[in-house]
Amino acid sequence: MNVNDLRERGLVLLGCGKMGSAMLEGWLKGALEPRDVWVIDPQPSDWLRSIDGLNLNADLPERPALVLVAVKPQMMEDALPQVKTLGGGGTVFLSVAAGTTIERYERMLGDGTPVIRAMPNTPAAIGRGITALAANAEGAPALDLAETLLSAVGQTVRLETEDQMDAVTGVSGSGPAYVFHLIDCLAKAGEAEGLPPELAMRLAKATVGGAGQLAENSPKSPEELRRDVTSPGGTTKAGLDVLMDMETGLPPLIRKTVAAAAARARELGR
Ligand SMILES: NC(=O)C1=CN([C@@H]2O[C@H](COP(=O)(O)OP(=O)(O)OC[C@H]3O[C@@H](n4cnc5c(N)ncnc54)[C@H](O)[C@@H]3O)[C@@H](O)[C@H]2O)C=CC1
Ligand SMILES: O=C(O)[C@@H]1CCC=N1
Repeated sequence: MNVNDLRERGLVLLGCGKMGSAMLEGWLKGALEPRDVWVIDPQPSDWLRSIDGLNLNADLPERPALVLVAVKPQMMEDALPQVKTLGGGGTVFLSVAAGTTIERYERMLGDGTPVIRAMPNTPAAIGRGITALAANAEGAPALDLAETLLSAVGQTVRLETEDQMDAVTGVSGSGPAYVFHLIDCLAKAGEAEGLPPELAMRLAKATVGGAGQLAENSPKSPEELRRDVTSPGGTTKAGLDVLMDMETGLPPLIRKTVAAAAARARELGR
C-alpha cells in the first residue's frame, strides 16, 4: 500500500481535534488533497469547516485505504462502531490513542484487521513532532506508508514491541506538556527575581527552545552541553546544585512524572 492507494481509495479520520488536525494540516501541505480525506467528528472545528472539498461527516468510501483513529480513549466505545464494517482486512487502522492496545482493536474490529499503533506529540503542528510506531502482523506491511504519512509532521521511530508504547507515551507523548510547564516555572522564577513578566516569559521560551534545538543538533551529549554552561564556582553550578539533588531535585521528580503518565496509559488500555 502506498500514497496513491490513499488518494484512490481515501483516508478517513475518526476524530479530528488537536492531534488529528495537526496531522491533517501536514498531509494537506504535502501529498493529499482535501477530496482524498473523510473526517468523522461530531464537533468539527471552524478550521475543518473552512477546508474546501473536504468530506466532512459525509458517507464513507466503500473500502478506504486507511482509517486514522484520533479520538480520546474514553470516546472509543462510541466512536469505533462508526467504522466497524471496515475491519477484518483491506483497510488499515492507524491509532494515535494513548493506551488502547492492538489487541483491543482486534477485538472491536475483528481478527485479521491490520492495526498500527502510533504515539505522536503536539510539536507535529510545526512539523517537529516525533512519532513511535508498532503494528500487528497484518499491519506490518503498511508500516512504510504510516511512516511516510507521519514523517510529514516530524520524525518517526519504530518500536521493537508494542509494550514500549506506554513508556513512550510517558516520555514523548506527554513530554511537551512537561516542557511547557518548565517554561512557565522558569518565567515565574524570573518574575520572583524582579523581572517584568513579559521579559521573563520571552527569556524562558527562547532559552528552552534554543537549548532544545542545540541538544538535538549538536554532536555533544546533553551532559556535555550542560558542562559547557557550568563554570566552576559559577552561577549555573549554584542553580544545578538545587536542580540535580537526587532526593529533592529534578531526577526523582521526572522519574515519578514519567512513571505516573505511563501507568495511566496502561490503565487506559484496560
Ligand atoms: N494531544 C496530544 O498531545 C496527544 C494526543 N494523543 C492521542 O490523540 C487522541 C486525540 O487527542 P486530542 O486530539 O488531544 O483530543 P481532542 O479532544 O482535541 O480530539 C478528539 C476529537 O474527537 C472528536 N470526537 C468525540 N467523539 C467522537 C465520536 N464519537 N466520533 C468521532 N469523533 C469524536 C471530538 O469532537 C474531538 O474533535 C487521544 O486518543 C490521545 O490519547 C496522542 C499523542 C499526543
Ligand atoms: O494526555 C493524554 O492522554 C494524551 C496522550 C499523550 C499526550 N496526550
